[in-house]
Amino acid sequence: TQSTRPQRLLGAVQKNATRGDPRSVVQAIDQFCRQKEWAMNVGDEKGCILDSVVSEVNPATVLELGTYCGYSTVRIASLLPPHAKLITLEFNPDFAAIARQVIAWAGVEDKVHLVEGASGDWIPKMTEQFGVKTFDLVFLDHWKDRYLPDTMLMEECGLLRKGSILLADNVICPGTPDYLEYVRSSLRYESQYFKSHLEYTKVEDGLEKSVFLG
Ligand SMILES: O=C(NC/C=C/[C@H]1O[C@@H](n2ccc(=O)cc2)[C@H](O)[C@@H]1O)c1cc([N+](=O)[O-])cc(O)c1O
Ligand SMILES: [Mg+2]
Repeated sequence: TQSTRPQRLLGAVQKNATRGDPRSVVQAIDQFCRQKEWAMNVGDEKGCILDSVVSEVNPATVLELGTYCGYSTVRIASLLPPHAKLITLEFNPDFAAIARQVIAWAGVEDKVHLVEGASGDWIPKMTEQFGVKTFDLVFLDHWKDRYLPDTMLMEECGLLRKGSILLADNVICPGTPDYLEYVRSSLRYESQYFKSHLEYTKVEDGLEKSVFLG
């Protein structure tokens, strides 16, 4: 039977990365995606911007929307202070199964809670299920038409506090026009665009960093 791309990506990690070394896992995935098969990871160029935002925020609580194979999960988790928690939501059980193994290979499972299901269902349950009051950082990288409704839902559920940071992937390609319009025009956000390129290509893309003003 045919393997899937996520299965082949996991194989590349297990073949080329060192157990317990998150940077080698990130490097192995980037090499696989550049040399063998493109995959929708945030990638190494936008990944460096992600790293700098995570390091600057130094978050105790992080929400990632869209785990996929766990590439950005590993990048973020490897930069978190001790006792910090990263909750990552994944809708597709096959992707979740691969991501769990990538996260384990990197040795960051203690900082990561991978939850399977839809963001719209889980965001309202964050406090009761995980004891999270607010998120210091949210990384949006799931279905592009969910960025705006889920941001409004996080506001409604009181999951954002004055100073919470939203970092959104793909605001140019594939694009999230309604989300971009919202965070750039709302008086409740201070937004900044970090120009970059679509992972592993020369196509323009970028990350939008938005501070919730409360
Ligand atoms: O489409 C893109 N991303 C959609 C990601 C979706 C991921 O989020 C999960 N999810 C998790 C929770 C949910 O509630 C819903 C989905 C899905 O199961 C999937 O794992 C994309 C596309 C390109 N591209 O060049 O085409 C480049 C990118 O960087 C991208 O991120
Ligand atoms: Mg993306």
